[in-house]
Order: sequence, then structure tokens, then C-alpha cells
Amino acid sequence: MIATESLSKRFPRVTALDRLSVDITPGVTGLVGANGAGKSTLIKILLGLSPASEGRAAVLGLDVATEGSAIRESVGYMPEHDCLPPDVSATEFVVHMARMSGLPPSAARERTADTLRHVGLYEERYRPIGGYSTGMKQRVKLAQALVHDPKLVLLDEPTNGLDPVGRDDMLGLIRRIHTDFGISVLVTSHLLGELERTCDHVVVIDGGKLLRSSSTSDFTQATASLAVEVTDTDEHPDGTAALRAALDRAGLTASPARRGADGAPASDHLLLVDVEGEETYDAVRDAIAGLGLGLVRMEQRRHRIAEIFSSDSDGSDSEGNGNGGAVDAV
Ligand SMILES: Nc1ncnc2c1ncn2[C@@H]1O[C@H](COP(=O)(O)OP(=O)(O)OP(=O)(O)O)[C@@H](O)[C@H]1O
Repeated sequence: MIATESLSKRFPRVTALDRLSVDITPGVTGLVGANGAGKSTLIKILLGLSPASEGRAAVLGLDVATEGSAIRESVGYMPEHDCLPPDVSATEFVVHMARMSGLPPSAARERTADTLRHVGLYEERYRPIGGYSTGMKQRVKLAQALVHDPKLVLLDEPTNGLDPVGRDDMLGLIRRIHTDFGISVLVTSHLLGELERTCDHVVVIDGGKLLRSSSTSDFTQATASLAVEVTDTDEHPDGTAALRAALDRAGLTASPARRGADGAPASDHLLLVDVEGEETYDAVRDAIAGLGLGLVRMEQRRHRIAEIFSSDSDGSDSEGNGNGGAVDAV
């Protein structure tokens, strides 16, 4: 779907992409990085809208430097920022975008109706966009990216500004773009956790460099951890320390939690246990029961990207880039 080779983009003060080489295959791929990591810059180069300073890239086998308009015919793009005209309705806007992509008038109207229904906009589609909620606007942006039946869509932060339910709905829609229509998706986010659930493959960039590109299952196996909190008892006045020792004896790695991905403060009462497989959950339960402690919570932890990479010495970062903290997802 997408291949880049030593792709760089330099602005006068910033190197937005730094010799990025990555291959993206059909399916749903997540492009993760903190704000400023270079995600939007990469998308603009892939669409042929912005020239690279160095290196090469091809989308659907087409060269981004010379075949930009052919790429844009076969690719849909959902930009990150609000870019919708407030005075027209979703139907008018999406029909216009379909016509811009070359569809004849009747096909443009039909495809618009189908696509808006697919993204979950019904009667509202005849009202001016200016009165829409953020979630509805994101759906219009998604519809215009899909209306010309592209082979690939590039979605720049589609969950931005959405509440948790809106995020889940949007992630479900994105997944269905691939499962229902066979369209491949490249979706960016600064939240690794939400892409884990949606994507087959995840590419992580930081400071314009490739940190890692791997299938989601490899990723989550390598990064899963379990947050465990227990009560203290008379027998074990420091239940957390007792559990940590017991887990250690059971051959599991447990460490006190640092500040959480959700902004939760560091806690002496919370242990993070590396998940090595299904048996880890049983081993934790047995250790707690064996000590007679009460279990307050046991939950799968979402990681900040920084957490993963600060403890990841075998990433794809050939430059020895030690600034894992720079990918601290907000
Ligand atoms: N036109 C430009 N001129 C100068 N610098 C730019 C330009 N566009 C982007 N940059 C810089 O390049 C870097 C990468 O920006 P980019 O927008 O690609 O990041 P991003 O990963 O998409 O982050 P965000 O999610 O915040 O958009 C940033 O430091 C940004 O300030």
C-alpha cells in the first residue's frame, strides 16, 4: 500500500521526518507518535501535497513526487483540523467532494447518501454543518474521504476532540471500513491504546524517526501489563510488598506503578505485573489468595508510548536515539 525509503522532510528549524523507511501492507495500520512526531507531514507527502526533502515514497505503487494527482484519485484523506464549510449541509458538501473526485452527478448523489448512512448521519445530513457536534463533523470528514470508493484512506487523528463513546464509535467505523469494504486504512493517533484495538499493524514514529513497526499482537504481547492493587491485613501490614515478594518467588516481574497513561498519579499501592501469557492472571490471583489479601483491582494497563520505549532496548531505532521521553503521549 505504502512504501517509503529514507524519507526526510526538513523545515528551516525542524526536521519533521528523518530518513523514515517503512512498508505498509493492506489492512488497518496505526501510525502513532506524540504531537509533532511527523505524522501529518508524512501524510501530506504521501498525498503528493508536500515534497520530501530527501528519499522516496510510493503509494499504491505510484511515486509521490510525480504522480500525486493519480494517488489522490485512489486515496481518501481525512484531515486533522476542522476544515468544513459551516453554511452547507453534509449532503451538499460530500456531493461536491464526490464531484471533485470525478464522479458524475447521479453517482455522486447516490454514493453520498450511502456513505453518510454508513458513517451514521441520517436526517441531520440536510442541516448546515455549522450546527453539528464535533462527532458529527468528524463523520462528515470521514464520509468525504470514502465517497469516491478509494482503495486506501489516510485518517489524521479521527478521534480528536471526541468523548469516550464517540471515540469507540469512530474506532468501530474505522474497523468496518476495512472489514465491510476492503479499503485499507492508515490512521494516526497519539494514543497507542486506542490503536491497539483497531489496527492490525502499528508503526511508531518519534521526532520523525521510525521507532517500531510491528503487528499489533506482537506489540501488545511485548507491552501488556497488569495493574494490581491489594489491601493490607494484620498478618501483612504492607500487602503490596508481600505480594511483590510472592510474585517474585513465582517468577513474575512486578514493579510499583509510575504515573499512569490516564494521568493517574504514581502509587505505592499499585503494582504493575508484566503479562507473559494467560497463566500470569492465574498466578497473580493465586498469590493474592495464598497471602489472604483482598483484591481491590486487577486491570489491564494502557501504556504511554514513552513507558514502552523507555524499557525497550531492542526497538528499530538504529540511531540509538535515547529520547524515549519525547514520545510521551498526551
Ligand atoms: N509547514 C511547516 N513549517 C515549519 N515546520 C513545520 C511545518 N509543518 C510541520 N512542521 C513541524 O514539523 C514537525 C512535525 O509536525 P507534524 O504536524 O507532522 O506532527 P504530527 O505528528 O502530525 O503532530 P500533530 O498531531 O500535533 O499534528 C513539528 O515540529 C512541526 O512544528
